Amino acid sequence: MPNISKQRESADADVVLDANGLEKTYSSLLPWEPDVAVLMGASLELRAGEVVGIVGENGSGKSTLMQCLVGALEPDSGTVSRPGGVGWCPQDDRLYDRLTVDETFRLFGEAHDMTDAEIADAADRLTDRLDFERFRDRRVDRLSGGNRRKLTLSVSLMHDPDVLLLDEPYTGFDWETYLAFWDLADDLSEQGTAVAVISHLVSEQDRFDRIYELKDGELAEADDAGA
Ligand SMILES: Nc1ncnc2c1ncn2[C@@H]1O[C@H](COP(=O)(O)OP(=O)(O)OP(=O)(O)O)[C@@H](O)[C@H]1O
Repeated sequence: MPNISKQRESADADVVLDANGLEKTYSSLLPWEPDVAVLMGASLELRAGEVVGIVGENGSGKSTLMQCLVGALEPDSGTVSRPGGVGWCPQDDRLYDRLTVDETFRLFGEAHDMTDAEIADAADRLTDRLDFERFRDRRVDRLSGGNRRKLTLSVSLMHDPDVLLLDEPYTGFDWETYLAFWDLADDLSEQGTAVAVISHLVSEQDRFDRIYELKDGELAEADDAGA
């Protein structure tokens, strides 16, 4: 007979991010505009090695949810536990215009307490993998939108986090880069990294183990993901 409590224990041990009952309302600054209730009890669990999609219409609250998950925004209520290290690729590139690509890797790498050798290795590996090594000396404000996105994605995962939260990661990617992105995500998942991808549009459902839909402030698992 299977040992249910053992199974439960090992499933719990795999959880790298657990969010429960998240609520968030943005208060209106103007008296004639109503408050915006965005999250109304959103819960989700991410386990090691999973590739999970989070979909929802424009304005449904995906970025608000993502910011609560990484800790950039305090929910009004609910809890988020992050037993593992987190990497975050925000929807808007948060880069410094005056730094070059290599300087950006150094800045983020040092913030992650990486050694010089680890930073150099991550920069070599990721610029090669996403095919932007020829821009390593270029300043961020002279990069194309797609290359800025590659850099944002790269610095979000250069420290090998246990869970990677990606907000519309492939906006602006050409088809080759989109495929390179998925190769990378699949490799990370095989190494045990949980990868969550937020998108208003999921065109290839079979790339995901599970898909959550954010609707009316709550998350529900879609039935046919990964089928
Ligand atoms: N700082 C803020 N103050 C007030 N309202 C906000 C704020 N940020 C977001 N909102 C509102 O909250 C709602 C959810 O926004 P959010 O950006 O989380 O949605 P989204 O699903 O990520 O949208 P999109 O797919 O268009 O990126 C929207 O109605 C938005 O206008």
